[in-house]
Amino acid sequence: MNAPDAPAALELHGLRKTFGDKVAVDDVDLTIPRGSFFGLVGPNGAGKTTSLSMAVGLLRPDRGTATVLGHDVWRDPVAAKTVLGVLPDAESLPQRLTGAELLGYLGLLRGLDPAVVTARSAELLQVLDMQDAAGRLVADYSTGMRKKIALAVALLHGPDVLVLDEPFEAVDPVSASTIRSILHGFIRSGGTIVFSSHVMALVEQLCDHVAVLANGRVRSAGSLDEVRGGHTLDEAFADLVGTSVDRAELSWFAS
Ligand SMILES: Nc1ncnc2c1ncn2[C@@H]1O[C@H](COP(=O)(O)OP(=O)(O)OP(=O)(O)O)[C@@H](O)[C@H]1O
Repeated sequence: MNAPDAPAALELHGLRKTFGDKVAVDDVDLTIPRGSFFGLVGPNGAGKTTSLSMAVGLLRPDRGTATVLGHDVWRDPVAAKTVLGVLPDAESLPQRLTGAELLGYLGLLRGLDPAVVTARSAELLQVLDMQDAAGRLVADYSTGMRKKIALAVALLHGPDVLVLDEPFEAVDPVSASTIRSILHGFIRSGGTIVFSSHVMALVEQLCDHVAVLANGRVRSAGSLDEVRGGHTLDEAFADLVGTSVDRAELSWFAS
């Protein structure tokens, strides 16, 4: 699929991050091939968000490197960020702008032609079924609406690589289906997607590559079939992470 010497879509090498005594990400190496739909899974606190934040240049690692299509995100941030589309944390979006204003402002900040910004914003708002909310303040959006406008922000400049931390969290089933279609279209057009999720069925349905992270380390990574090893992703996940999923009981329920 990829030319042998073409850089990977995303290459993480020896990434490490500590917060005080806590090692959040511990020597993470990951190669995300071009054109892949890559799922990142792991228990709560595994280090997914921290890894993805370092991968896109939002959080400086203690050590290690991250390159996007061959551009180092710290040494060559403008080139890296031009080809990257990142789902912003919905809470960090400017709250006192309307959805339409937000897209207009960020599009111009990206250096896009105003006519292109207008056309793309209108199309994104329409496809994401947000036309009625376009004139309302982001502060008044529901959690799912913020997630959708954040996705529009990630897509607006036409990136080559999308990095999405839990893009389906809090969105309704119809919107989730719309987002799946948009992401499939992005892959068909030659783009690469890496996204984190806790929903194994979704990852199995969408992804061709997966990595399982636990305690800040990569437990397994490769094609979906390699990681599953003949089981469901749920089973492989429980095996790799070493947790029992069906034994949680509260003592006072029995009395
Ligand atoms: N800013 C921070 N300060 C202190 N500790 C942090 C900070 N950010 C993350 N951590 C810790 O680092 C570890 C990894 O957190 P991270 O958010 O990357 O996990 P995650 O896999 O995304 O979890 P979840 O699935 O619950 O979203 C956790 O133990 C978390 O408490």
